[in-house]
Amino acid sequence: MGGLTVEGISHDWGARRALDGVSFSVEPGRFCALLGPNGAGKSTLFGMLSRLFTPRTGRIAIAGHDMAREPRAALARMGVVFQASTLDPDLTVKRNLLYFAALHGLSGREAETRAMAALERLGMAERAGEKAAKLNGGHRRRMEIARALLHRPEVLLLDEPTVGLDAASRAAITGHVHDLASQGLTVLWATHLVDEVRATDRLVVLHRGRVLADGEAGAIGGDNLTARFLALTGERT
Ligand SMILES: Nc1ncnc2c1ncn2[C@@H]1O[C@H](COP(=O)(O)OP(=O)(O)OP(=O)(O)O)[C@@H](O)[C@H]1O
Repeated sequence: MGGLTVEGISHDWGARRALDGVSFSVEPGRFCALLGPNGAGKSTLFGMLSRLFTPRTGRIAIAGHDMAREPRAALARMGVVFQASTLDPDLTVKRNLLYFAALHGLSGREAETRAMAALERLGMAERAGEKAAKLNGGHRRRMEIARALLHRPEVLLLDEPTVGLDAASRAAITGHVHDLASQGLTVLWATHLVDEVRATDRLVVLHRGRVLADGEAGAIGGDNLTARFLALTGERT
C-alpha cells in the first residue's frame, strides 16, 4: 500500500493566493485529517490531488507515482469522494456501483463481487437492492465511499464527506473510514470539524493556504484540540 506526498504546492485564483507552498506527506495506511476553516484551501488542494487542475509549482505523488509524469498510474491508485453527491437516484445502490465499475473496465462476476464486497465494508450490503433516491444522506455518502473503493485504490480522498449529515450519520461514517485506514488504506479526510479528528490520527492544519501544524493530532492538540485549532487559526467561537 502506498501513501501520499504533496510538495511545495501553490495556487492563485486571480489575485487571491489559495495555496501557498503546501507540503506534507501521509504514510501508507494512515488516517490523515486535513483540518481548516472555510476558505483554507482544502477544495483547491483536492482539485489538484484529483487532477481537475494542475499545479504550476510543486509536486504530488500517489502511492509513489508522480501525478505530472505518471498521471494514469497515480489516478488508478486513488479513490475520490467529492463534496457534491454524484449518484443516479433512479438506479439501485448496486446498479450505481456496477455502472461505476464499468467505467473502470470491470464487468460480470468480477464487478458484482467487488460491488458487494465494497458495500459490505461500509455496512451497506443489505441495501444493495434499494433505489438510491430512497437512501438517507448518511447512507448515500456510504454508498459513494463504497463506489470509490471498487477499483481497489491505495489512497482515498474525501472532501468534507459529512457536510449536511446529522450527528449519528457523521459518527458512523467517520468510524467506517477510520476502519478502512486500519485495514491499510491511506486516507486524506478534509474537514472543518475538530470532533471528527481522533488523537491518534495524523493531522494537517491548513489556514489561508498554509500548513500551520503537521503531526499526530494528540501531540498538536493536547487535551483540547478545539482550543488549539482556534488559537492557531485566530478564529473565535
Ligand atoms: N474557482 C474559484 N475561483 C476563484 N476563487 C476561488 C475558487 N475556488 C476557491 N476560491 C478561493 O480560494 C480560497 C480557498 O478556497 P477553497 O474552496 O479551496 O477552501 P476550502 O478550505 O475548501 O473552503 P470551504 O470549506 O469553504 O470549501 C478562498 O478564498 C476561495 O474564495
